[in-house]
Amino acid sequence: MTDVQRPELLGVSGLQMRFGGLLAVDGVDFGVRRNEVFAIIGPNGAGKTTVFNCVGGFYKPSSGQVLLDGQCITGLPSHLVAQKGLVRTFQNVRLFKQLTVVENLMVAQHRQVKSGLLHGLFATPAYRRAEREALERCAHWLDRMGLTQFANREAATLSYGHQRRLEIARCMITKPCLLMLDEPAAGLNPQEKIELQQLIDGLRCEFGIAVLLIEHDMSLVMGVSDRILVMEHGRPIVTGKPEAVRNDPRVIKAYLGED
Ligand SMILES: Nc1ncnc2c1ncn2[C@@H]1O[C@H](COP(=O)(O)OP(=O)(O)OP(=O)(O)O)[C@@H](O)[C@H]1O
Repeated sequence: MTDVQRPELLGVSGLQMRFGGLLAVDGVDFGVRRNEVFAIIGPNGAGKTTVFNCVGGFYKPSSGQVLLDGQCITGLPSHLVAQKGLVRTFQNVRLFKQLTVVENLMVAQHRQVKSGLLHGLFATPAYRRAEREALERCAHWLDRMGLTQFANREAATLSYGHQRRLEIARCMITKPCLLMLDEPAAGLNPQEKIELQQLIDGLRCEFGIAVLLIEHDMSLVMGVSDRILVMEHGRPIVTGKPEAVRNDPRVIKAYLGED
């Protein structure tokens, strides 16, 4: 299937976000196709995180529309957006730091383990089955992410790279259709960045998910993305394939030229 034939999963049009007198995002349009890795790049303050927050239900956009699989999700709160299969990680890792690794993954599945209070109190067979299945999913994701040896460690005691992997596992265990990663390479060493690129590629191939990525690490962005949107001062300046974006004079001037 060619890129153009691949159906669009996420559609963002005319997105605008105003904070008082500041127009942080102005007229942003883009679409993310199924099974695509789509990156948003741009200098600091370009509006990338604000776009993420509008798409993920953390901000209500001042205007514009966000469609997920053809359904309007504009302004829906983040927990409802997540229920529809759009989940995210954060620039600064957000985990339940005092809980163990496996407990973090169990908490993420609270919607899947919904046998009710009475079932839980009396540990009915239905509840025990649901809990066993949830633990099996934990085991699967711990293994997939190379975290099995840390299963019973407090999340706070993991290295930064492992915390980032746990955050991605916590998203993936909910079976999303679209995974949003906010600067996933921040704080990682060169080897961890290579592994992150392999992980993103692998998740897309194995689970058919789409990935929307904000990232400053150009080597990761260029290596993993199918298409890239470049923003500057809240506005989109170019959307295209990595090689086209890399050589676009407007991008070099706005962003790459800074390095
Ligand atoms: N909650 C907020 N209230 C007021 N202004 C905000 C808020 N969030 C972001 N901004 C402003 O909006 C603009 C865009 O910020 P944003 O964080 O989206 O940029 P960014 O491209 O993600 O930057 P970075 O790469 O540094 O993370 C900035 O001028 C920022 O100060």
